[in-house]
Amino acid sequence: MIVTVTVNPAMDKTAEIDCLRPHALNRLAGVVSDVGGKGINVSKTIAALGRQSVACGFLAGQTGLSIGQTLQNWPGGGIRPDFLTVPGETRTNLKLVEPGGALTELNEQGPRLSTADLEALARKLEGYAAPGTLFVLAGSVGPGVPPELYRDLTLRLRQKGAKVFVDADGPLFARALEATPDIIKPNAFELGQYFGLDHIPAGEELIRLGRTLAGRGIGLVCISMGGEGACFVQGERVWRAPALPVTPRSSVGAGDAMVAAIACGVEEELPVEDCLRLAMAVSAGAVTTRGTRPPDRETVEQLLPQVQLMGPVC
Ligand SMILES: Nc1ncnc2c1ncn2[C@@H]1O[C@H](COP(=O)(O)OP(=O)(O)OP(=O)(O)O)[C@@H](O)[C@H]1O
Ligand SMILES: O=P(O)(O)OC[C@@]1(O)O[C@H](CO)[C@@H](O)[C@@H]1O
Repeated sequence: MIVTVTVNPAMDKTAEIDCLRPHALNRLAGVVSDVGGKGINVSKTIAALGRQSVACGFLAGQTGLSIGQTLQNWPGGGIRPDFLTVPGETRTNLKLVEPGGALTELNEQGPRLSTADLEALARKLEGYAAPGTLFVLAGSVGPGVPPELYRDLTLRLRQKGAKVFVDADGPLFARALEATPDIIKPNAFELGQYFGLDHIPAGEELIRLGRTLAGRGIGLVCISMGGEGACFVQGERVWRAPALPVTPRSSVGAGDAMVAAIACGVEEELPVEDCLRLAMAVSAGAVTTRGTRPPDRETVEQLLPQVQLMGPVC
């Protein structure tokens, strides 16, 4: 069973804009709204791949209600929403896409959560935790939430035999690594930030950093590099894959699509290289859709044979 956790969901509004001008009036076209937040996007993609997940986290106010209903009635089923309701209003995030794909994201903070809310979530998740459960802890956590949240959840859930996949950034990511999650998916920027670099790592440096994390016991380190592709490290083995040549429409959620594909592959116990190929095809497919919509299975099937997975290098 896959359980996605979105502590800070969002209604994503994606708009097209000719050229973003700061400090000026900008007019938007082609606005689409999608239920989102990283864990929810992972659930959406898992459903698109024909599999099931439970989606947990917090929802608030009218926006939260609308997200909950949308997930409940997700076309084809595939998502079982099990959210806690909290006071306030779930955020709305604005994504501005310029021709050629340049992206500006304006993300709200989201509702404030109490210690009691977080404990209620931990207990709910513990109810699902067992060997065979894979938790995906993804995205920011909102104001007032200690950066130790993912670390503490990882420790509690792994104690019950579950696996944990973390996709986060900043202190939340750094603290989560203290609990040695089973799988992580930083992008290259987040990886550089974690290691205190003043630049975005690439090439041999990126591989060395990935190996450092794998050497600490993280089972699979997936490093995404946007249009440059991805690098994967498992133990001593390293794979690289260039991004597939797709026509980008919105890259928002491409990382979540990659997380979803790997989660599905792990749940299905696919050989690791099949998981990585699926990750490349599904994430490229996500780039071709509007907003944070997942790719359909046909698109993924078409992209899969084009994936060039290089490695493993030991
Ligand atoms: N322009 C692109 N063309 C083809 N594939 C892409 C492109 N951008 C992203 N991808 C695919 O999606 C994967 C994840 O992208 P990216 O590194 O941007 O994730 P991310 O930073 O976690 O994004 P997000 O947080 O919006 O989900 C890449 O490794 C690649 O496989
Ligand atoms: O503010 P966070 O939680 O870091 O990211 C939230 C978010 O940008 O991530 C998803 C894309 O990955 C969007 O659906 C959502 O708006």
